[in-house]
Amino acid sequence: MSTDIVLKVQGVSKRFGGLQALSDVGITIERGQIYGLIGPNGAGKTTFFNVLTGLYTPDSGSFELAGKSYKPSAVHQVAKAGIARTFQNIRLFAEMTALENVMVGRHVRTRSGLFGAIFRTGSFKSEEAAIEKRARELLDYVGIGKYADYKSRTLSYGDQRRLEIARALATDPQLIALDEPAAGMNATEKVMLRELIDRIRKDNRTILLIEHDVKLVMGLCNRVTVLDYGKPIAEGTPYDVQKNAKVIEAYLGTESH
Ligand SMILES: Nc1ncnc2c1ncn2[C@@H]1O[C@H](COP(=O)(O)OP(=O)(O)OP(=O)(O)O)[C@@H](O)[C@H]1O
Repeated sequence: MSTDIVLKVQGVSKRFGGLQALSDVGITIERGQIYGLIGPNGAGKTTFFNVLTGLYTPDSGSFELAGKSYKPSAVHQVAKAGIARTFQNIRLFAEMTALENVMVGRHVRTRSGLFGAIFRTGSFKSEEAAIEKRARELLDYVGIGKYADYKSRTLSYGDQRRLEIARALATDPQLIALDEPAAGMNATEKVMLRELIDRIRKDNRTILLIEHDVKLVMGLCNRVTVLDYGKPIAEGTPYDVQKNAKVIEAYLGTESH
């Protein structure tokens, strides 16, 4: 039986002027895994996410999602291909309700799409009811159903992060990429986040996680890649990686960890 590989990325390099932000980075993620991308500040984690999701054009690299090659050249194409992401700095539509934010995510998968949404075509209206129902289910799923009609800016920080996750799930992605989901959360919020990510995985989703909270990464991830100065220095189970001499040196060598 062949393994079900959701994401296979090979040989990604990206240079900003004189800085080699990524050098020959590759990862392979199997369906149902939580895959961690870790490393000290400035290691290239966010750059890798940005390349993967079409925000930055890589200098080199090959990309396969669920067996099909894709070109991460535009954000909406990547979303359509099946990767949904959240951001380190929350990016919600502040003046829209929680429900509307999730519904926007869902429109990636509808037939009438954005055109229909603007001109309120017939097919748009019938789709709309189904989308709203699904969006409400997703808000319940991430635990913020009672805030459906609140403007997203009025939600607590932790709840806004959950909302971002609901919006990502709304696109029915092959892969969900979470960029530091625990950033700025208190201990209780982190426990709840951990439960949520675990639940998403149990529902047979595949997750790529960048996270500074090493405890969260070690507790959740099946496999981990460690980047340092844009290069992969270790790959394996969290248990193996944390014993790796290069990893220990990379972390001890930076003030911030
Ligand atoms: N748009 C850009 N232009 C120029 N340099 C950039 C750009 N984006 C990132 N860099 C540089 O690339 C390197 C990698 O940064 P990146 O943000 O990917 O690291 P990171 O591992 O995500 O760090 P952190 O944990 O602090 O978020 C850094 O030296 C950063 O200054």
